[in-house]
Amino acid sequence: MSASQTGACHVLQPYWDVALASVQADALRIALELDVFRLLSKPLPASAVAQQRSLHVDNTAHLLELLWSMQLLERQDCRDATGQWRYYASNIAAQYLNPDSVSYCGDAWRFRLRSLRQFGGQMDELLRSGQPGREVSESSTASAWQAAARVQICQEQRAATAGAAKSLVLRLPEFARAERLLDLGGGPGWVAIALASANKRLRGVVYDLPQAAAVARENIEREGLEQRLKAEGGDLTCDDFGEGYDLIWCSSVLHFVPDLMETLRRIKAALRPGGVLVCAHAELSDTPSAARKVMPYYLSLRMRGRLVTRDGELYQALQSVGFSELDSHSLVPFPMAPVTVLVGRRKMT
Ligand SMILES: C[S@@+](CC[C@H](N)C(=O)[O-])C[C@H]1O[C@@H](n2cnc3c(N)ncnc32)[C@H](O)[C@@H]1O
Repeated sequence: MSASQTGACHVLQPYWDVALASVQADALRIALELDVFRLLSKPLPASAVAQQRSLHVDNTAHLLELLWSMQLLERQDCRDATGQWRYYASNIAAQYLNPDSVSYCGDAWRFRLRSLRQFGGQMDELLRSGQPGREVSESSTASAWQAAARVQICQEQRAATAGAAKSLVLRLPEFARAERLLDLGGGPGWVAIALASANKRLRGVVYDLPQAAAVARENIEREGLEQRLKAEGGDLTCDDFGEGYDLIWCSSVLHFVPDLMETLRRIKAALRPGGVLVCAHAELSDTPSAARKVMPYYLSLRMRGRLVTRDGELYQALQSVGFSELDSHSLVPFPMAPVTVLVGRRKMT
C-alpha cells in the first residue's frame, strides 16, 4: 500500500517541512512587522486588514489563512455577507505576539530569525575557515549583550524563563527559607525579579557585564525592588561575585566561560554551606529526537568555539567540583530550545 493510501507521511516529509518552515517564518515575520496581531485583537475580515495596512486584498486573505493554519489566528465559523471569514488573534498570539501584552516576545522572535538567517549565510565560511569572517571585539560583545538584555533576553525572560525558573525553585525545599540570591549572568533581571516576588524574604544580586547589569538595574527600579535586589556589573570569569548565597540561579551562561571547572568551583565557593545552585543549560543528547530540539539553535555557538556540553557532562563536572545531592531534569522548556536543569548543593561542612 502506498503512503498516500494509508495517509502516512512520506519519509521525506520532515525534510520538506524544514524547507516549508521558511515560508511560515516569513509569514510570521511580516505579520509582526504589520502589527497584525494587535489589529486582530477583535475579529476582522481580510479586506479590513488589507485596507488598514494598505495591502492587496486577496493576498492578505491568503496570508491570514496561512496564519490560521499555524494556529496564530482563529476564524469565526460563519462568513460575513461578503463571504469572508473574520479572523482574530488566537490565545497564543494574543499573549505573546500582541505588543500590548506584558508577555510580548515578537521583537525577540524577529531577532532570532534574523540572527539564525545571518548565521546560515556564514555557515559555509565557518565550515571552510573556522572563522565567521570578522573578529568581534570585547566592547562590541558587551554592547551586544546590553542590546540583548534590552530586547530579546528581556522579552524571553518575561515570556518564558522567569516562569520556568519560578516553578523550578518553588519545588526546592530550600527556597522558602532562602534569603540571599545570586542570578549569575542574569541579563535584564526578570528571573531574579520573579524569584523575589515568589519569596518575600529574598534579597540578592543580578550579576552581569556592566552594560547588561545597567539594564537589570533599570528593571529592578521600575518594579520598585531596589531595597531587595541590586544589579552588579563585572566579568564573572575573573571578578568577585560575592559569597554567602543561599541560592544561585545560573542559566545559559556557562557556554561563555573559558574554563568551566574553574567557574563551577567559584560558584560553589560563593554558596554558603548548604546553599543550592540551579544550573539550566542546553546539553547535547545522543538520541536524535532529543538532539534535534537543541542542536539547530546551538550550532552557531558551537561553530564559534563555545562550549555546549554533552548529556551528563555538566552533571559530572558539578559532581567533580564537590556539589552534592544532585538532581537532574532534562528537556525543560526554555526560550528557543529546551535545557537540562541541574540542582546541586554545597555540603554543610
Ligand atoms: C544567554 S544570556 C542568559 C541570560 C539569562 N541567564 C537567561 O537565562 O535569560 C547570557 C548572559 O551571560 C552574560 N555574560 C556573558 N559573559 C559574561 C561574563 N564574562 N561576565 C558576566 N556576565 C556574562 C551576558 O551578558 C548575558 O546576560
